[in-house]
Amino acid sequence: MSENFATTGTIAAIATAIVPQQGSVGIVRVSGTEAMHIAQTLFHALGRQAWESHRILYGYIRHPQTRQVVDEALLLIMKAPRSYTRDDVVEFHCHGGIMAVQQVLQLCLENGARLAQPGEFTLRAFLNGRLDLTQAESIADLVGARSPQAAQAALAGLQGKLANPIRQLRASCLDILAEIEARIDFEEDLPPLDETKVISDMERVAAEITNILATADKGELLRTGLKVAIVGRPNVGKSSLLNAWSRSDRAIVTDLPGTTRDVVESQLVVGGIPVQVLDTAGIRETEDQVEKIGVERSRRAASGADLVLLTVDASTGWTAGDGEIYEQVQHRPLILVINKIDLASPEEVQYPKSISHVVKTAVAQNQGLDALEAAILEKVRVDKVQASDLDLAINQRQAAALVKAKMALEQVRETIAQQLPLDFWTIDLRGAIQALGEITGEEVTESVLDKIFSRFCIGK
Ligand SMILES: Nc1nc2c(c(=O)[nH]1)N(C=O)[C@@H](CNc1ccc(C(=O)N[C@@H](CCC(=O)O)C(=O)O)cc1)CN2
Ligand SMILES: Nc1nc2c(ncn2[C@@H]2O[C@H](COP(=O)(O)OP(=O)(O)OP(=O)(O)O)[C@@H](O)[C@H]2O)c(=O)[nH]1
Ligand SMILES: [Mg+2]
Repeated sequence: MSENFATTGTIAAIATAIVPQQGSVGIVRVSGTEAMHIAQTLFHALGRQAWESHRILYGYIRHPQTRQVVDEALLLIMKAPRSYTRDDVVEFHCHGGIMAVQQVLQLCLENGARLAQPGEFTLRAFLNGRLDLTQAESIADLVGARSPQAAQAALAGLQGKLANPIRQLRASCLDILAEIEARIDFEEDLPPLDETKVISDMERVAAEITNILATADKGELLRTGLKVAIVGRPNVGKSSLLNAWSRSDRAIVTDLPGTTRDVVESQLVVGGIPVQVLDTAGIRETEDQVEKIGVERSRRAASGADLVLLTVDASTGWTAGDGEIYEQVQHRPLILVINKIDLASPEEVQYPKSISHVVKTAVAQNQGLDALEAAILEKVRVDKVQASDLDLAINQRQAAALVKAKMALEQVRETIAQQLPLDFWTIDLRGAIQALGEITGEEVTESVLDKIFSRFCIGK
C-alpha cells in the first residue's frame, strides 16, 4: 500500500458534519488496536457499566492529565471483528457543534491515534475483507447521493447486487480457464476439449456483460446528475421559472429587466435524477459594469451546462435579442421555453425550425412545469428512473473494466477462430478475469485504490 494508506496504526476522525450548527450530536470515530486503550484513557463511565462490545456507555470525556471535563457523552464500543472496519472501533458521541468533537479528536491524536485519511475507515473494511470494492464505492455514492433514487441505487450496491453477478461471471471464466489449462498440462489423460461448449460459455458471459453495461448511462445520471442553465433576455421570467420549479423564493424577481446579476442555483430532482438548475443574468448589451460581469457569467454557465433552457417571452415574440442568444447556445443540447403564455399565444412566436424541443409555460401561474420536466427527460434520452433500474446502475470505472473484459473475450474468440494453440486462448481469458477482478477488487492496483478512496470524505 502507499504511505497514504498505511494499514497499521490506529486512526481517528470526526465522523459527522463539521459545519457549525449542523448537528446536535457529533461523533469521533477511532479504529485500530489502540482504540480501546484510548477510550479507557479519555472516557469516564458513570456507575458500574460493562466495557463490552456493542454496548453504549454513558459518562464524561476528560483530559487525562488535567482531569478537566471536555464533554458529557456516550461511548460506543465495537470490538474486532464485529465492527465497520473489522478492527476494534470506539465512537465518542459528543454534543454537536464543533468544539467538543475537535477537542476529543485532538485528545485521541495525543493518545495514540493518527488522523485518518479520506475514506480510510472504509478502505480498512475493504482490506479486511468486510466489503468488496463495489460496496465501498456504494458507500461513497450513498453519502454523496442527491436524490432518493440515487441513494436507493447506492444501497443496492452496498447489498452486493453488483458484486454478486460480477463474481459469478469471473467464476465462470475461471472454470473455462481451468478446462483449457487442464488440456495444456495433462493432454493425454483427458477427453478432448469441448470447443463448442467453451465458446458458448464465453458467449453467455459476454451477453451478461452487455446487459450490465447497459445500466451505465443511468448510473452516471443518478450519480452525477444534470446541470441545467436557464438563459435568455432580461425579464423573460428566468428567475420566476427557477422559483416556481424549486417551489422557493431562491431568486429575486422584479419587473425590472436586469434584476439577476449573478448565477443563482437550486438543487432539484427530475424523474429521480438530481438536477442542478442555474438561473442566470439576462443576456443583453449593457454599459453597466456589474451587469456586464453577470452576462459573462451567464454565457459561462450556458457553456458548462449539460442542457440549456433558452427562455423567451410569448408577449414580445421572438426578438433579435433572442436570435443573438440562440446563436451562442445553439450547439448545446437545448430546450426552448416559451414563457408568459397567459399573456399571448405561443403560436405567434416565430422561433428557428432547428429547435426540436419546445415547452410552453406560464411559470408565474405554475403552468407547464410538468411538460418541462418531461421534455428534459426526453432530451437527455432517459425514461423516468424506474424502481427496477435501481438494483443495478454501474459507474464509469466499473463500465470501463467491463468493456475491457468483453474485448478480451472477443479476442479469445478470434484466437480460437485462427486455430492458434491453447496457450494463446488462456492469455486473453486471463485478461478478462483480471478485468472482472478489478471491479470487485480481487485484482486491483494501489493507484486505483488511491483514486477510489481519496474521493471519500474524512471520517468515512
Ligand atoms: N454511529 C454510527 N452510525 C452508523 C455507522 C457507524 O459506523 N457508526 N455506519 C457506518 O458508517 C453505518 C452503519 N454501518 C455499519 C456497518 C457495519 C457495522 C458492523 O459492526 N458490522 C459487523 C457486524 C456487526 C454484528 O454482527 O453485530 C461486521 O460486518 O463484521 C457497523 C455499522 C450508518 N450508521
Ligand atoms: N404574466 C406573466 N408574468 C410573468 C411570468 N413569468 C414571469 N413573469 C413576470 O416577468 C417579470 C420578470 O420576471 P423575472 O423572473 O424576474 O425575469 P428574469 O428573466 O429573471 O429577468 P432578469 O433577471 O432581469 O434577466 C416579473 O414581473 C414576473 O412576475 C408569466 O408566466 N406570466
Ligand atoms: Mg432573473
